[in-house]
Amino acid sequence: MRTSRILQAVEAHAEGEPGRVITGGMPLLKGASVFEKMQDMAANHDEIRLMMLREPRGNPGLCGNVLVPPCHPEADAGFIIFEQTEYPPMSGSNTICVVTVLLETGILPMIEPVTDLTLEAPAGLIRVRAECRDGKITQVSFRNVPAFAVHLDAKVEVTGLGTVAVDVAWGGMFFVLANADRLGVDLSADNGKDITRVSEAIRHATAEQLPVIHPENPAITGPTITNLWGAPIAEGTHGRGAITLSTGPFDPDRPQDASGILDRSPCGTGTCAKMAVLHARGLLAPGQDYVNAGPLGTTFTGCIVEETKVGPYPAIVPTLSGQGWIYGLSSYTLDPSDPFPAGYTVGDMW
Ligand SMILES: O=C(O)[C@H]1NCC[C@@H]1O
Repeated sequence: MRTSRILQAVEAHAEGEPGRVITGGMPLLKGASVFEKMQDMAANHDEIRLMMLREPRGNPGLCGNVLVPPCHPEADAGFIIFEQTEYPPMSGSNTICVVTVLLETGILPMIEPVTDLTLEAPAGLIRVRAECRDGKITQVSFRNVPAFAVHLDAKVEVTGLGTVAVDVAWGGMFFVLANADRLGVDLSADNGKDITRVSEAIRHATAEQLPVIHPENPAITGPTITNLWGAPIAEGTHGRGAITLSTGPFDPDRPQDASGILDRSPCGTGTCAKMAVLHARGLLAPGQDYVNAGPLGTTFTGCIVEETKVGPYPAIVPTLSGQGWIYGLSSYTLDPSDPFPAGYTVGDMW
């Protein structure tokens, strides 16, 4: 067999959202922090992201992670997150996948009943507590980076929808959030195509009309992802969300062709952004659990553990809990004569 690259990966999902974790075969990434290593991967090795996420090795719903040596002295491991159109500084489902892989495959020691560890994500240090029994993690909880709302009830003009009221908030990624009921969008998973089309139009309009920059890191801009939220329907939950990740560029002249994909989980950073918005409106207090359901009915539980400030914005420090499962061990190769070293996309499913 001829191959110019061999990447080892552990396939995992968190509450339904897949997060492939690359455990071996990566080139050395340079940088004095995991954020800088992420920038090095984006600038010099982006073909690995494309090769992993696109066909024939990937699919529109897939996210990925690379394990890297941490730079911060307090961190046990570092990880870079990569998605279809961006390298998010932080991600809830991907953090849970990474922790599950690190402990359940023995890369880091699992201590039962509780393993505490610290990860260095591009967004900063993430303190993690994993509840473990008989070699299996039964719950991952982590303290996220501070979340904050930048715009509440701002108006954007969206092609085909008219004036839409949106919130823009950071939960580890920059989200535009909108009330699905007010838009007349049914949040059930069967309506996924409509949800992603509407979400992509709102995201594109908001990024143009209300661009945001993280006050502590001007390299982080947005919004890049959409959270259409609705009232809870399942007992024991406090809200539900359908989060749309972009899978390609948005053409404002052809909004009907918008390509996006639903997060299969309730989205960890999206849950934290929603909690920041609720807190800013006086609707969620520290110590109160916020159980958020996603399109498969699975949940993430958030809780505000601290109030703080980020730049000029009042902010919250949220914890987030959920569970992950490993479903495969893979090796990916690249024949040097393969005409698609960075994979491909085809308009029927992308
Ligand atoms: O849980 C999250 O935060 C994420 N899931 C996929 C998109 C986001 O990174």
